[in-house]
Amino acid sequence: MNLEVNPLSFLVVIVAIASLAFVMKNCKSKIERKLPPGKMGLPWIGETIDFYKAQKKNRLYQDFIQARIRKHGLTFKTRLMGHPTVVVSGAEANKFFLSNEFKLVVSSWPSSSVQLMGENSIMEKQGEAHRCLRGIVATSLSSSGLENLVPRICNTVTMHLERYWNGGEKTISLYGLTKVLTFTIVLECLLGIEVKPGMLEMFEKVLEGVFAAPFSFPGSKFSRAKRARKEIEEMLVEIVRDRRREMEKQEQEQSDGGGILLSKFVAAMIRGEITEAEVADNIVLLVFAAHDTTSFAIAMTFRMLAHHPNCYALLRKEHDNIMRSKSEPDESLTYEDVKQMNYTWQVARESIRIFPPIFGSFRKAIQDIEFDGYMIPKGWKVLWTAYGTHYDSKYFEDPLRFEPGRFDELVQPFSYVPFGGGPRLCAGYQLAKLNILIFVHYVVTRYNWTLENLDEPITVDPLPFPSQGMPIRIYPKLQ
Ligand code: HEM
Repeated sequence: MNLEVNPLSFLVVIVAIASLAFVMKNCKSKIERKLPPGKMGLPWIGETIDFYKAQKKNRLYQDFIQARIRKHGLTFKTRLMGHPTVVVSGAEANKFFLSNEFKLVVSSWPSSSVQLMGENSIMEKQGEAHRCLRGIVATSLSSSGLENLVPRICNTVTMHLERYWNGGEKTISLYGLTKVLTFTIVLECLLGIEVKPGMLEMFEKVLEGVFAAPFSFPGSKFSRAKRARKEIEEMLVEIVRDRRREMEKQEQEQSDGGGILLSKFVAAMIRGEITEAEVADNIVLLVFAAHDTTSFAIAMTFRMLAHHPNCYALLRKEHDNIMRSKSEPDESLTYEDVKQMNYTWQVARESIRIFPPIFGSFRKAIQDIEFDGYMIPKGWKVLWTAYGTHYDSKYFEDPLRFEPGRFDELVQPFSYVPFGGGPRLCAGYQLAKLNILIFVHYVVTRYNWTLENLDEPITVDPLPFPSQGMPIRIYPKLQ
């Protein structure tokens, strides 16, 4: 074998390799130069431990995000749960990432959430399929839909109070009972599905696993949640098939089913627009989306009212006036009455600003994105947060002060984002509003109350909740 090497070819190869290495190094450093500042931490784990530690103390914004904003600016990189992630803050960032859903980013939920909510749920859908499902939900929450919902919600709230709140002076768990109420409102008032004993517990088991590690070993939170999800699915499929049979018998598929969302889903299924699996997954998703969020919003509204007696006096005036306009004390509220509750809605909005039920959420870049002078590579996650604007004095003067009147003025678009924004803006925003306002009305007109612990700590796991269930002492008023 001839091993002799031509010196010229050798030189050419060396020069080619050196040039290639130079170009690659240059390219890499160019990309790295443009990445946002920040620390990626340990391989895979990154800064996840710090993230969870701060979350557990309900100080995720202060200890994790704000601390890094001070070091690196409003846009910084980190690594969370194995994913390179860019955390963004401010109204401009919210607008950019929330409005560019489907174009530059898509929402990105943990694998456990996707498995438990189902891959057919609205949160996993994009484009036309997403628009179709949102359209169905929106028809139940249109202005005529809301008009139909008000008497149904009033009836559910008064029955709930008679069952759990009546019986003289006593202490009850405001948060615990509100969860029972919001569950009943979503299932019975919105969807038209009767709540049967054991259903709430079954759904709660699923919700407990939504953010758990997706490990299916016996006894794990996730495997318990998956078992409960299977039971719920079987129950829902039966309910959906029964409703289909009824509607086909009565040839109701063209009607709106009295505004009941389940009938609208089934009508769309009969028309071939959605499948049975899509109906079941979206019922589970709606319960998940509505349950802890609305209950926490109500709990925080009462907490802020307890802390601010002047605001409470103003709010009660609003409800006393509505009561006075009724000829019978038990007369149900109308949608027009609810529209009069402007100050109450300001109080609720301000409570949700300070205590957002959803911290923020993750998106995934579907292409390389230029933002704020940096490059976010395709495949990276982006975390936007409600706190990033709610706690910034640029958008809300003296942001930690409770000031419902600040909503007399219009707020800058994408600065008040407890319900998100863009194509994935909360689909149940109007239902949450009705639920909160109607519940507050009946409580403040029928009971005097005091909170047992004004400063009850908030636990986050990973959604926030009052750690002791918010014990409230109630004193029924003489009617
Ligand atoms: C105070 C109560 C509530 C809060 C704070 C809240 C908050 C949010 C937020 C922040 C999002 C957007 C998530 C993202 O961009 O990734 C969202 C989406 C959603 N919410 Fe709500 N929500 C509340 C109540 C409800 C209720 C009562 C329902 C329905 C019955 C509901 C149904 C939904 C649905 C279906 C979506 C997904 C929308 C989509 O992907 O197109 N929410 N919610």
